[in-house]
Amino acid sequence: MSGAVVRVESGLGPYDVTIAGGALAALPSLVADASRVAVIHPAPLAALAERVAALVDRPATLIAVPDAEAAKTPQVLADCWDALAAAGFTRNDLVIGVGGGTTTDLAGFVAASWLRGVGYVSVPTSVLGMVDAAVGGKTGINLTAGKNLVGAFYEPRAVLCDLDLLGGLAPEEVASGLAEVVKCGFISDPEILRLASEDLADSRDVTSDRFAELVRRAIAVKAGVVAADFTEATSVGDNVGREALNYGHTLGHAIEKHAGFTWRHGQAISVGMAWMARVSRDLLGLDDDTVALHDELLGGLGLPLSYPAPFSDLRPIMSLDKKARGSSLRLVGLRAVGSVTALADPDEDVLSRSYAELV
Ligand SMILES: NC(=O)c1ccc[n+]([C@@H]2O[C@H](COP(=O)([O-])OP(=O)(O)OC[C@H]3O[C@@H](n4cnc5c(N)ncnc54)[C@H](O)[C@@H]3O)[C@@H](O)[C@H]2O)c1
Ligand SMILES: O=C(O)C(=O)C[C@@H](O)[C@H](O)[C@H](O)COP(=O)(O)O
Ligand SMILES: [Zn+2]
Repeated sequence: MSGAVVRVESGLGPYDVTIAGGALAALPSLVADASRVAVIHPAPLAALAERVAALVDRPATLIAVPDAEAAKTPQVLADCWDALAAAGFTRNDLVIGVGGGTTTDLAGFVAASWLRGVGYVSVPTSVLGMVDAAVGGKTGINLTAGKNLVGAFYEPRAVLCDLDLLGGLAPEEVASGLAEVVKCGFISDPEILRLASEDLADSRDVTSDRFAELVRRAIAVKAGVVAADFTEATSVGDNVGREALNYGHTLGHAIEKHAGFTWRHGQAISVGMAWMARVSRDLLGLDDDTVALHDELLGGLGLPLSYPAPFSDLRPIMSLDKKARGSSLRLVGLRAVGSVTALADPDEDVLSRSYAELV
């Protein structure tokens, strides 16, 4: 198994994110101290969950949850707790989350909340899960009122990104994950933007070296940001801290809620980034070339640049964003590639005009 390891130095203690074909083989050594495990997985990945259970060679409770955003609900969370209770899960047992970002968000929160915290290993199986959701310790669920409104900062003891698992992933899911990779490029790592621009098709090929390098670089960006501000505590005034990772998400999350959680996360934040680029141009002096690069990269990767609803439908939803303070909206804006700042109480005309520009 050749590949890369990114160490995350934050929160509860350092842990490694392994990125390699065959990374799953490391799982038994990571659960060696657990009496038993629970494998939380979406129904379509039942065969993989059984493979994981066989690999760990100890009593395993398989917990199948609904696919995609339908997993991130209070009811499914309670169902998982019931399954752990029925299995008599104790403090030396361990939860393994196997699936896309929705599953790892849920499974991480199950691990964080059961007995106030049991061991957790994350096995993300989507591009988005690998480059973002499984790394950095944000876990949680949605409410009808909005995205990720309940959750905890809780870290895994390890993250295994087995690139061999991505072979059956739909192309739209690959593109969705790449939206977060492109985000990392704009907020921190211009080399990501160069690599992706150089060959968009190769960037979407999950077997290519370029793809593996994009994944590694995005994880490294995330690891660096969360090491400096694990709980988003330094996000005050213009200082964004961890909120940098939320670039494009204020509008993106509003779109997800407006669409009844039927839009993919990466698609929604793609529109959110295209919009924020324009807002940043008008309010922070972001140059036209960087705005155009948003459209070229995101559009070129097959991601949407607009959403079919008026801004007036989305604006009230945006006020529920976690970055808001009281009645003030706070956006994450870009002065230039790698230079991120908070935008408090932005000019409302600019927000709606920028949205109207999206086609
Ligand atoms: N915690 C965080 O920091 C963080 C970061 C980014 C996104 N997120 C959350 O992650 C979620 C999105 O994650 P996602 O895009 O992975 O969505 P997802 O979990 O819904 O997975 C997308 C689809 O791909 C399928 N799938 C997953 N792995 C597969 C595989 N190996 N082969 C075939 N099909 C596979 C899933 O079953 C699902 O249908 C959102 O809820 C978002 O809010 C969290
Ligand atoms: O890890 C973070 O911090 C992020 O903001 C990463 C985002 O890509 C991710 O979508 C996250 O779930 C958003 O968190 P939220 O706090 O805005 O709900
Ligand atoms: Zn995101």
